Amino acid sequence: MTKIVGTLGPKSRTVEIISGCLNAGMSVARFDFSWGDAEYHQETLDNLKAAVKSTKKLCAVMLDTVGPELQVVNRAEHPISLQADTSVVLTPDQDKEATSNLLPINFTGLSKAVKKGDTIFIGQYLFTGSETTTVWLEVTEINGEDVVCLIKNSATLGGQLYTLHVSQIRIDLPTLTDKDKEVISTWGVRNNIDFLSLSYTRHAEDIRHARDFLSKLGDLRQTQIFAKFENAEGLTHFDEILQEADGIIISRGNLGIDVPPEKVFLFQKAAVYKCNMAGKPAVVTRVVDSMTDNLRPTRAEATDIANAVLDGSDAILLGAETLRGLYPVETISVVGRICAEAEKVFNQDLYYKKTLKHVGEPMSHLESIASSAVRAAIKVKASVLLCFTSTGRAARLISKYRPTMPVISVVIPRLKTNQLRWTFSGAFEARQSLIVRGLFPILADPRHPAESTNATNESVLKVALDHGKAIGVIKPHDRVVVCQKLGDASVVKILELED
Ligand SMILES: Nc1ncnc2c1ncn2[C@@H]1O[C@H](COP(=O)(O)OP(=O)(O)O)[C@@H](O)[C@H]1O
Ligand SMILES: C=C(OP(=O)(O)O)C(=O)O
Ligand SMILES: [K+]
Ligand SMILES: [Mg+2]
Repeated sequence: MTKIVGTLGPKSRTVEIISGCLNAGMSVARFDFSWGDAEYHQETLDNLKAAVKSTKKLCAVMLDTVGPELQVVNRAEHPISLQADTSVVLTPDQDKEATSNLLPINFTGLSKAVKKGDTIFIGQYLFTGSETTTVWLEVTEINGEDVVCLIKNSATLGGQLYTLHVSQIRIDLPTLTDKDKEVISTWGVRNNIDFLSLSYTRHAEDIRHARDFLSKLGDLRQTQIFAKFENAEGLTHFDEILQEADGIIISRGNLGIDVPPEKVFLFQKAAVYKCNMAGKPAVVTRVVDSMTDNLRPTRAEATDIANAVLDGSDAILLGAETLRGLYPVETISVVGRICAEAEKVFNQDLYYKKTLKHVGEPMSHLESIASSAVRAAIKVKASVLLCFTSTGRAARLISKYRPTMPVISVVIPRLKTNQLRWTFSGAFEARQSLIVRGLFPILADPRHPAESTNATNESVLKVALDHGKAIGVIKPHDRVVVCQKLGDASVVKILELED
């Protein structure tokens, strides 16, 4: 029921591998524009579409922005050896060639942003911290626009992209950069992206600005925005950001460098709790770095995933592991199995009571119905919950109460017009539930009108039950709890199936 977001890249872009990822449980594909051009990502996405068709597994698309990410520019792409206890200069002069004692970077403001004694971290791709391709530097001198550093460990920078992270400094660059805007308005529009992962979100204003930008791009006004927390600055504005965002990503790669390691767990737990109470999805990254090169996770990693699930996370995001790891499909399977074990022992009872108490009274009618549906489903030991929804709101509210059984969210399309053409809503809403814990969407036939008459409800219900049987979550004589509208009334009903 916990969702898996897989980052697609060099090791996960053939139709065959992507099909494997989908079958193993990936329900959201992430395209990270920190590296690779639009054409490269388009090829991968076209393969994803083919894989979705052949596996018949729905998959949402997430565009991850570059944002104010600092990068070392190594045009020649030859490996650079860095020797511990020697000096290296970081320069904004990108025309210079990268060498063992000079590293050009993509930002002119570094010398103003750092001071003597600051720590700088440089890593290849989505650094894991355990590679010999990762280096720690200490700032020793500011020289005009150049920053002189002492190399703390020997390393060889190989590969094509090194991210640079300076702990706890303010980078004076916009969260949504011009390059990001260009990518969103071309690649994003062309591919109807379901989620925008806003890298380095630092203020609520960042989300409002991104939302305003999307609102002018046709269908992308439906794109959900996930705030990506990657540094201390974002954490200090967590509550305001959560109010504006549709969901959050706890980006422990960067965050784990920016804040002291002993602080990360508590932030994670607090952030997941706040998301749960707000009914917004929380995604956790960087869970099985070691699986980038190995078939088995470490004990610590396996336990960490289980704890993330027990804490209430909606989804796990895999980066390097699926992007450039040797075992993308196996990694998804392993992570999925650990999540499933943790779900079995999730303390739903305690969680449910905590949530009710937090929401308080009077409760909105819909939330009262949703929470009652979950309670009824647990009491009668229903095998699935079935929820009719158009906007996805009702299904998300059911997931908020963390039912122990899957929720089939039956998305009923609505006919809409922009005064130029008629279209059906529903596709975005269905795919967007693929990041919410426990939700399994199906799109109802658009020939069924959205008005909930008895006859249409019954026929849609039959299709949904058949679907549940086909995917094996509903068996003969099971009980199913249904949440739907009958006329004006929202109802929860308990079905006792015959066959
Ligand atoms: N087209 C539909 N047919 C039957 N019931 C529906 C339909 N759309 C929503 N419902 C149900 O109506 C109730 C109110 O949901 P509402 O918040 O209006 O829907 P949505 O999830 O589309 O925002 C919920 O119980 C939901 O399951
Ligand atoms: C997922 C992360 O960010 P990215 O992969 O975009 O660097 C992270 O920092 O955990
Ligand atoms: K990124
Ligand atoms: Mg990051």
